[in-house]
Amino acid sequence: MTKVLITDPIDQKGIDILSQVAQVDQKIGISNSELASIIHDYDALMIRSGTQVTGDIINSSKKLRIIGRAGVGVDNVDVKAATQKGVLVVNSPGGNTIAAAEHTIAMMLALSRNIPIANSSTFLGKWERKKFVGNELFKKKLGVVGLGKIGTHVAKVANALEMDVYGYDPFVSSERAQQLQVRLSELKTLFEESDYVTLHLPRTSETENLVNMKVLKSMKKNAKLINCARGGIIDEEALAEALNNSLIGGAAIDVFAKEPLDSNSPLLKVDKNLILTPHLGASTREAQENVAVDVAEQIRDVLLGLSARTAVNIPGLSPDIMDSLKPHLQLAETMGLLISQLSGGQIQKLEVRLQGEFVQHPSQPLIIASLKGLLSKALGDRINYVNASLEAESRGISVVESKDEARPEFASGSLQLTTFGDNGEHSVAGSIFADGELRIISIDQYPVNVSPSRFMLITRHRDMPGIIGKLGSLLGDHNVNIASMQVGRKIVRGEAVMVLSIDDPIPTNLLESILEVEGITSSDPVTL
Ligand SMILES: NC(=O)C1=CN([C@@H]2O[C@H](COP(=O)(O)OP(=O)(O)OC[C@H]3O[C@@H](n4cnc5c(N)ncnc54)[C@H](O)[C@@H]3O)[C@@H](O)[C@H]2O)C=CC1
Ligand SMILES: O=C(O)CCC(=O)C(=O)O
Repeated sequence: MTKVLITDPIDQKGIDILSQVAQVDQKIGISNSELASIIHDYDALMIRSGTQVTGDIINSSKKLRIIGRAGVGVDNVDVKAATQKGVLVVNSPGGNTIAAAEHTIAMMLALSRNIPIANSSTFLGKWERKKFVGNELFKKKLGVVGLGKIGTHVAKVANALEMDVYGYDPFVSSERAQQLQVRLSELKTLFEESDYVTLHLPRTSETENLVNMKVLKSMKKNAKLINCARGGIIDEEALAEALNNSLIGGAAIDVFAKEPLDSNSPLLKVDKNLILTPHLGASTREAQENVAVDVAEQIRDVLLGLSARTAVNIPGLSPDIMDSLKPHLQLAETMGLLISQLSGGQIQKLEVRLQGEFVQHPSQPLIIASLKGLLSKALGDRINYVNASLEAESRGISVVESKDEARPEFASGSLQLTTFGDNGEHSVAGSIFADGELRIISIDQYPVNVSPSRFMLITRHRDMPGIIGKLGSLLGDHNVNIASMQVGRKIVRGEAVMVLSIDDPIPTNLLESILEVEGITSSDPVTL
């Protein structure tokens, strides 16, 4: 029975989708050690930001295929460990954009008009109208750090509020900024000159403590800082100090370096102009339904053997590409598997050459499929599209890609894999014929034309009379049935390659006898 584990609160619509294909267990708030002790039983794990999916948890899994993060940030998942283990990680990149952007705007307005503190005061029976005079957003300078999906929507709403919107994002072009009506600015200037600064970037080693004491000191005395992105981007000690000493005008923070917020946090000791919310950016009914459905559909699809829409750890393999490249991926994987058996020994380099029509396709998926095939004899079902590149890299296999648009020998073009390793250089080329059939069109540069079959035997020999007959009799004596035979040679009576498709695997003692036949120099059984 396929089993899915949910460890954070997920909208019922997502649970209903998963229940169609699996047994769904909900263990909300489970500890890390408990999770590590039960994860071996599950095919899929669905979380929000409350669960830390550590390397230990991932490595304790036995049949886990997918981790679904119902939200954007995957910083609570050890994606590298998941990739190494071949576990797919998916998220919902757009499901909570509006919710997070609206929470940011709400924070800006609440901060500007003292709403939380005025509310508490009024409930205490006070009527402090003078004390809570605020300021307008109209015509104020807003600095948006990170112009992705959320930053962009914040900019759009801020423009509607007639704020002057500035932005910093190293990956956004000036044309795009112009479309968004955002003036690009240097980060330093943005902090120095903005009345409001809002953060909408991921937490990475580069962005950690991006907002530190030096930056806070550079801001205007009445500037306000909003963080609805990720904890750890702001140095919380420094922020508390800056607020306590009125170095800035206020802050509104939704996300923290450690969540739930530690009771010792210096932020809890700040008594002015600070609004804290418990990571509520995505907490709207609409967003929770969006992300739950988005991620549950992807988990369901992957459990049914289909591909995921937004996988975090298989770049370049969207479902559209997977569908349109199906035969090409199958060819690349088959050729990778074939060449690994032809090469034997350690491989140091794989060259992937696309020719003719193949050049039109993205090469990355074909490389991943070739690597999957290449490593699958060694790693069995531990290798998949998720971890193929990483496994190759960790084995010291470098990949070189080349493209050749010249008129191909075969109308549909070809893919050629060449390995360089302990046993020298080997190559296999393949193509896809009009009927969609996969063909191997050369082996070690000898032209052949064979359909890959489950069992094959590839021999190298001197082209001379009698060899084919002797090999045929030897196989017959061992009850190995030959389905087809092809000889590829470059010159008459020179070196040649023989490719046999056989119905049964070759017994080991038969291989030794084959190598005793005069003229045969190598004999490689292949199982595809
Ligand atoms: N508080 C909450 O509940 C929620 C928080 N988030 C968080 O909000 C953040 C933004 O989310 P999205 O807009 O959906 O992501 P996104 O991926 O669409 O945008 C992130 C942007 O940050 C930019 N960026 C990366 N490094 C940068 C740097 N050093 N300086 C400036 N910009 C940089 C990227 O180029 C990108 O444009 C993420 O950290 C996400 O986890 C998202 C949803 C809800
Ligand atoms: O799951 C949540 O509520 C948090 C959402 C979030 O932080 C994200 O999507 O990155």
